[in-house]
Amino acid sequence: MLFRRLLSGRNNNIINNCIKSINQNKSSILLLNNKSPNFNYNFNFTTTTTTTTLSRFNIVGPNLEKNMENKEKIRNGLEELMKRRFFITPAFQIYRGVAGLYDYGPPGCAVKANLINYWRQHFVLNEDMSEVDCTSVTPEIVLKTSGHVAKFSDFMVKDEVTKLYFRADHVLEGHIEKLLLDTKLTEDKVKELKHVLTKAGDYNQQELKEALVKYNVKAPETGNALSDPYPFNLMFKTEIGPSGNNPGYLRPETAQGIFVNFAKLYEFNGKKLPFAAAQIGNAFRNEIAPRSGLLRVREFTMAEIEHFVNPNEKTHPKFQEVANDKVFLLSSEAQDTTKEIIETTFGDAVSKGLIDNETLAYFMARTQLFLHTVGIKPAGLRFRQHQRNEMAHYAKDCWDAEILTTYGWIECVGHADRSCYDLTVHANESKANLTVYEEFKDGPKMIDIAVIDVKKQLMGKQFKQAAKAPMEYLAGLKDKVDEAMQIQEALNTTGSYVLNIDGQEFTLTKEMVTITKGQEKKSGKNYYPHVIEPSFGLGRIIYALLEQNYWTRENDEQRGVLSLPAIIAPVKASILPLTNSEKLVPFVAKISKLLKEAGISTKLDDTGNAIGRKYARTDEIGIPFGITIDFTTVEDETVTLRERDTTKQIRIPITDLALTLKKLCDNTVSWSDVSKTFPAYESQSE
Ligand SMILES: Nc1ncnc2c1ncn2[C@@H]1O[C@H](COP(=O)(O)OP(=O)(O)OP(=O)(O)O)[C@@H](O)[C@H]1O
Repeated sequence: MLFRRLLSGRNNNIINNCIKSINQNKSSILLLNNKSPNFNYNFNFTTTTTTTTLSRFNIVGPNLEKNMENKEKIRNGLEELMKRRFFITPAFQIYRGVAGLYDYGPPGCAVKANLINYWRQHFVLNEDMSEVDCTSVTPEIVLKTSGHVAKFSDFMVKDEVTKLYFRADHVLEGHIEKLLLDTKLTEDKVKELKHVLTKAGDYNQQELKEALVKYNVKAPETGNALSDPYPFNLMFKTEIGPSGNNPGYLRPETAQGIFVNFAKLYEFNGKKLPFAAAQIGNAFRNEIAPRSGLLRVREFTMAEIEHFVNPNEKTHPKFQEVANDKVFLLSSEAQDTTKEIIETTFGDAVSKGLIDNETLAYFMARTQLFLHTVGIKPAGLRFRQHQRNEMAHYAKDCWDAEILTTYGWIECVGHADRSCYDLTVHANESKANLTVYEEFKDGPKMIDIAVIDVKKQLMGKQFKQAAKAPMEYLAGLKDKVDEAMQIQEALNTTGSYVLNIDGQEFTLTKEMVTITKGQEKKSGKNYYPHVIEPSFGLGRIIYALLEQNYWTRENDEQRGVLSLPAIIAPVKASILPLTNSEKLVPFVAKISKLLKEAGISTKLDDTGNAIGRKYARTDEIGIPFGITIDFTTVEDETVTLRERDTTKQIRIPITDLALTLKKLCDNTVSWSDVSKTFPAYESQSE
């Protein structure tokens, strides 16, 4: 993909210069700038080859295309590294672990903390969001109202012999993928199977059942018969308190905590729209078949934003800042037809109606910038639009940020325009006022209202003590003119209307209630805001960015390198005394103190290992800079500073070290700038 981009006409000059430079056996750093700051590709071309065939260039650093050609090798290498260097480990491993539960070890934990810190800076701070921290234990009423109790399920099938459970759509997909390997299939059959493959995740229970029968799907590995698919709710249920009367769940997402606090957040934000609330915290999903390491687990950290807007004003004041940013989009229509990913700009996508509105597009652009900054390669990121049958009925438009990994394109961030669904259902259930009030811009107006004339005596006689509920309901229809007039229409035509309140039915007659249209002078109106929700799964992003930044050097295929950007790297600099000599010890303490004071995290390796081995060990956990203290340090108080990806070194005075590293880590200077300021150091140790 990257090479295809390089070879597209507009870059020919750059490529020719680069080829010339390589042929002259000089190193060259190529910076492709697609005008947008989001599309900077930095490639370091080394001098080891003079071939003019681009595909044979030796690129220093991770290479997405190469990784995709060596999926097994990359995945196994990285997963082995993650375990060996304690990025993550199966939780409770000494008790044989539990599928879908992982603990983060020190480097994994540091990467996660850096990701969260940067997320806060990029979203909460830069976009003036209000952060909240709500509980994980959630009473049943909240998740019943949101629809999770009834609908947050996947379809499951059971191996009838081993009694092992599988996700029905995954088993079907796996089977179809195998069928597709048959080279003798007709074109039509291939088309049909590919269609099933794209739709399986959205099939309802009946469609899944039919497909499993049609394609004669059996249990993976055993080949045993499978049960019919049936729904399995993914929430972990619990009891709150000892009474047994108060069921609750561990939250499956953090969003509900924001919705139930909406009125307070609205007040906190000066009763003005738009505003956004954010929350970072753990979510729990009892996945049927957790798999692929961090990609599908049962407990994971989410970072979610709920941006509340006026439904009629979904423009965004900062949209112009991102309108020219390029983006790869896979539209809903393309998924059904060409499957083509288009490269466009956010501005074009909104003006052509591909992305529903500016606010949704603005957040997609901010997500893209966030992901690029933390290390996701532009060519390995796309946005896929949900198809109509994939979206909740209330959602207006949804786009998933999908990241390319050796497991395929993985959804890592959902972006949904959820309309006013959540606030409306919680307001209806709790009776809390979750609307906003807005004054009319051009002064008071006459507004349509429903005038409801209720014969209380008749109601009381008919419904006895329960009469309060329908009376309150009808009184609440004053501003819901359409709904109120529909009731009157039914009363006019059939003489009665059945009101359903919390499952209890009340048959109203035309003698009990008369509704007419009236008008009232008002200086403003109440309405439910719409909400635009970017929802990040941090574990998936961490896995994807580790994988996209993992590579091995040609001279050491056994050891991996993690080329994490400094902002995400678990530690910023390693301190590496050349030997165990007593003479070097004071310098270790001095440098360590200096860097700590400057807020730069360090990792000391004072083992007796050879320096080359020490470098390899720090490369593996992604430390971007290595400081070597040697015997010249004792003489002139200079050290060598090594850059992880190129392995180039400079000689730098200790007094310049902290500031230089700080600037390198903040990205305010580049390694090539630093190399011009300080003399190169030739090391034989790599
Ligand atoms: N089981 C899981 N393990 C790890 N991350 C998850 C899991 N489920 C969801 N996520 C993350 O949370 C984000 C938002 O959750 P959302 O409810 O939109 O996911 P989803 O559509 O249910 O995901 P999927 O279809 O893959 O199950 C996802 O984009 C993903 O990054």
